[in-house]
Amino acid sequence: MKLELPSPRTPLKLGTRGSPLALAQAYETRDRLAGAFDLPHEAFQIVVIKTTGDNRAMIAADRPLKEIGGKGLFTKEIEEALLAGVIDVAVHSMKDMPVSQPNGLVIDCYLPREDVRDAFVAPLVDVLADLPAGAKVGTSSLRRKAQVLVAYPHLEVVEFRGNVQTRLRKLDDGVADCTFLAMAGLNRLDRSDVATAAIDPDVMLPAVAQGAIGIERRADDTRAADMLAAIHHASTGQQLAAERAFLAALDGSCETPIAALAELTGGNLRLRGEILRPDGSESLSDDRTAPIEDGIELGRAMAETLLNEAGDGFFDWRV
Ligand SMILES: NCc1[nH]cc(CCC(=O)O)c1CC(=O)O
Repeated sequence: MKLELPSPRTPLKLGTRGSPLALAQAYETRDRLAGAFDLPHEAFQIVVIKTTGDNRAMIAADRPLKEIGGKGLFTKEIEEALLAGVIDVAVHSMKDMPVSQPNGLVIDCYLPREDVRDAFVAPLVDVLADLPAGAKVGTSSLRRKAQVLVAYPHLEVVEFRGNVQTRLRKLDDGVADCTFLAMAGLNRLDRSDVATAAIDPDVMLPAVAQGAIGIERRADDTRAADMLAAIHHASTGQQLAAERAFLAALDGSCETPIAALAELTGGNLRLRGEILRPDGSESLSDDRTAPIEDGIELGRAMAETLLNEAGDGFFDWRV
């Protein structure tokens, strides 16, 4: 059966949030699709969708994100538009995606993964170890907060949100002495210059799916399925399968400090995983390798081992 390609008169509609990073990701997706099918850019339409997470009033001040809605905060309205046929595909930072999709939607297309590391951003020091007691670390990521406090309990972590530009301004204003940003986001915005250093995953294990873009579609949309298959990056998919299986088995949401990174080495998949107490008083981690095709099982097994080690109440709030 011949694939009916989009055209300027019947464009493929790509849904995205409107932040500069989200738009960069949507443009990258459009460019890859246009290149794969030799189509003009006009055969694609980028549709910006406002999500609860983009609502300034909801997100204002220092209200913790977990109070507002947790995972799905940046995806619910986009998935509704996809189900309603307002858009044909949705471009997502996989780091922000819940581990399963609503009925009728699937994600089976990933773009080649960007740098997975976190960036350390500090105007006055080179490394975290150089910050004096009481220095302020600005982050709203529970994972980064717990990881910092495990290693540097003498530092203070303060709530720090907003897009890259906002956070850099807050650093300038002295709201915090340093912050962390995903290298992937900085690279996609062409702002890697703001990184003081990229942190080795052995020092700070990144979030599940960090640096990966996934493209969601309606399960029964064969045109979207065929088009996305042409740009799918298989090894990124294999990494994410293992990391997301680990997260799913931990029942992870953005309210739990969890980190994981899968890497392919030869025919094998190496998975590193970490869970932390939210107050940063304890961290448990694991590092195992298995054949690539067993990645999902590896993720699940690692989660089970860590949960057994952790015991009840490990993720309970004590802060
Ligand atoms: N939670 C927000 C978010 N979601 C994805 C990225 C960065 C890009 C990526 O990891 O793919 C960021 C910002 C950040 O953590 O600095």
